[in-house]
Amino acid sequence: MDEERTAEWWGRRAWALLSAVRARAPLVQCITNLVSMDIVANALLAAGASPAMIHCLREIPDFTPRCDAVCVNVGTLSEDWLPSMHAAASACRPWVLDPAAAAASEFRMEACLSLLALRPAVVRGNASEILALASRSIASSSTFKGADSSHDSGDALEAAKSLAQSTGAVIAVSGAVDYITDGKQVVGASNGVAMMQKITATGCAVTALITAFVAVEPSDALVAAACALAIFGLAGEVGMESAKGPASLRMHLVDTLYCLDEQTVTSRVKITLQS
Ligand SMILES: Nc1ncnc2c1ncn2[C@@H]1O[C@H](COP(=O)(O)OP(=O)(O)O)[C@@H](O)[C@H]1O
Ligand SMILES: Cc1ncsc1CCOP(=O)(O)O
Ligand SMILES: [Mg+2]
Repeated sequence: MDEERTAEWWGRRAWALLSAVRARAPLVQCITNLVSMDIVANALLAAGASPAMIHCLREIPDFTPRCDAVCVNVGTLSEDWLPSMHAAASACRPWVLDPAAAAASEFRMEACLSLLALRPAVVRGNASEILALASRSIASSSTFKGADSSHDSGDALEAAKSLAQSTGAVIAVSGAVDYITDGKQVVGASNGVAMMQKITATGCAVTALITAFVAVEPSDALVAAACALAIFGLAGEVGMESAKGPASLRMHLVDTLYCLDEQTVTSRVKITLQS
């Protein structure tokens, strides 16, 4: 790194990338799960991107090459959708993988591993998902909770580093602290509130936001992913100041993503280089 990456530097980068998303409105194709479609599209719109939930295999040759980036999420995987995911991931656009509930079945694990081989720029999962992917096994935990994590993000840090080294992708593990690594550097983003875990598909939404940030910063996926996670967490923190529970937090989080200003971002983003 040529430049010292202070807390102020990260705050300025996060603001610059959010501003670039707002200015350029990247077109983000989302092949995402049925639970997440609404919050993913609304989070992308609120951040300034253009979401398109298009997953028909026959449309991908025409549509995907015109996108700025692609988000693939296996949360409600079916045999019908997997070829579309492979085709979109192979369309020479920067793309991001969300291995939702990776350890749910052998079929899903195999699907995730086949997608990993198509070189995503970033993989964002919770700790249990990253541990499962790194072990290439569905048997990594006795406390399996499907799409939810049964581990803390720190538990998956070593797994994330080795997965980054073996795949060439930036790996982001979300949780109380989000860890982002390219296998050498590790960055921590500690914005967010625990209540975000009580809203379904916040993980999916932050994966989509990472995709929008990668669309405007394709040459530095580590910085793009860290800034997107911090901005999303900050939207949760500010949203929580007006929320009464998960449903109103969902609304306030989306409103805050739309309203975030330079002063709030540069003073409140919490990203640090861990190693
Ligand atoms: N305990 C926590 N404190 C603060 N933020 C959290 C916490 N747990 C999750 N988050 C945030 O919630 C979002 C979704 O993360 P997570 O719940 O880990 O994903 P998933 O929904 O895929 O399990 C991320 O932005 C993450 O930073
Ligand atoms: C509940 C559920 N079931 C299958 S996908 C899904 C949504 C998971 O979303 P997230 O990983 O963001 O919590
Ligand atoms: Mg998830």
